[in-house]
Amino acid sequence: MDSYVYGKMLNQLLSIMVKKAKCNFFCSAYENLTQLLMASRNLEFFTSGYIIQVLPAAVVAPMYFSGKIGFGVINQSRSAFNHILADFSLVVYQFQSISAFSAVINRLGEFDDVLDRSISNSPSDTLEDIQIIYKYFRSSSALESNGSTPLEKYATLLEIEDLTLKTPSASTLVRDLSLMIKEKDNLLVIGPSGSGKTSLLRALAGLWKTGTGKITYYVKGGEYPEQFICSDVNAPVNNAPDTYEADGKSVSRIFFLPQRPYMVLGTLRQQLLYPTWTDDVVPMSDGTKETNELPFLTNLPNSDNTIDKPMKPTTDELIKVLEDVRLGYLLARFSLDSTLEWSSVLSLGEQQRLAFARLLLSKPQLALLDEATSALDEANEVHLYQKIAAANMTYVSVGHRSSLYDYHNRILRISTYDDSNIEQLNWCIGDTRPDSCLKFTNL
Ligand SMILES: Nc1ncnc2c1ncn2[C@@H]1O[C@H](COP(=O)(O)OP(=O)(O)OP(=O)(O)O)[C@@H](O)[C@H]1O
Repeated sequence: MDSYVYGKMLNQLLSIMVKKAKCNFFCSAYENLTQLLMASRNLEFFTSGYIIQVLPAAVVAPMYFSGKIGFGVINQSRSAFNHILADFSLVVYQFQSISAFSAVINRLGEFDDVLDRSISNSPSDTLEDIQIIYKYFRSSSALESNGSTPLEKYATLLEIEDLTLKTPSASTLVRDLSLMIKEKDNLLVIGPSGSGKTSLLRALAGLWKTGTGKITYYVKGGEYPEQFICSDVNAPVNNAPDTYEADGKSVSRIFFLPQRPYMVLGTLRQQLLYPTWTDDVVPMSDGTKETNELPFLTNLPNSDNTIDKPMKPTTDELIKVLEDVRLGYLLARFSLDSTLEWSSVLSLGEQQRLAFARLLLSKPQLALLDEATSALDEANEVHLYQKIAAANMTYVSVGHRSSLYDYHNRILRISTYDDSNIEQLNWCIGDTRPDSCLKFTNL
């Protein structure tokens, strides 16, 4: 058999395998084998190779001596047959790994189909996106005669203008929300389950785009003015003092804590440093150092952005922060460099406390806390809120417990949106007295 025919046959074999891998190759194994045999039927050398292989020498020899078949053909056919036999055997011997491969391809194919469908059918195509803008400011240093900062001097951190939140299927969750958050202005978002509290926080974190309106973050740059005025800063917006447009890269000063924190694969130290210092050198157990132990994390936005990162905490600071969130006892069981499956080893409450440790280390300007203490008892919850208040952080929380009122100075009450009453706003901002906004409809 010449190499052209053999190559063609292998091509056919491969294309059948790849084609079938997508639609569950091994469920139609019989069909594949039939196709392969059909493909090989026309190849006389394969057939003759088979004959030569199975026929005894006593039969082949007379064919040779009578001149019906050449010696080279006998050899070629025999070797071609052996090759093809080996290829078939490969399928048999590698059955397990090929079927695993087929299952993965199948799942990826289905995932791709779902993505294609959702891109082409999504009603959210017709929705505008929520706009997120970042501006740079320098905080005023003017103090009152008693040394305190007057309330009106607190800088604005966040401004929400006419925000209408919608689900991807275009149902309204919150309509025309406008509010402003200044430094030390801690807002508690409350409302019935499913009213859109988490979605609002996701929108603030830039994770939820469906809807309309504008969210403006004012990024403080007073401490590092010369670094802020770099490629991250485009141009002064207007003549308003100290206000500049900045792009999203400068904004790791806003920290989002979800209800279930993400536990990275790695050491306890890496858990604490995530996500602010993900590109760090990782000490190995043998004392050597290796970079990029978590290569997938180094691609996160901001991971290369050293402009607004606080200094990397020392080991002593990591130990102290663990004690601050009442996780010091972990160090009796593990070292900072123990690598474990942390999401299974730690309870959800411990994971939430660890997430607060990350928050305390990262020292953001604004923290968005989405039921971030839901798995904790009240005493621990109070303790953590005291810690972040003492760290001068401003925060927006979603939570259900009335004990949280004490650690916020305003509430945003959201009710379930009523489609039949589109004129009615479904939110109200009030102070933290329990009866605040209670006259609000639907609540
Ligand atoms: N990705 C999504 N696609 C479609 N609908 C969604 C999506 N995420 C949330 N929703 C819907 O949006 C609504 C608001 O959800 P959200 O999680 O914001 O509510 P919530 O007020 O935080 O509720 P809870 O207090 O129970 O946590 C719910 O009806 C939910 O089913």
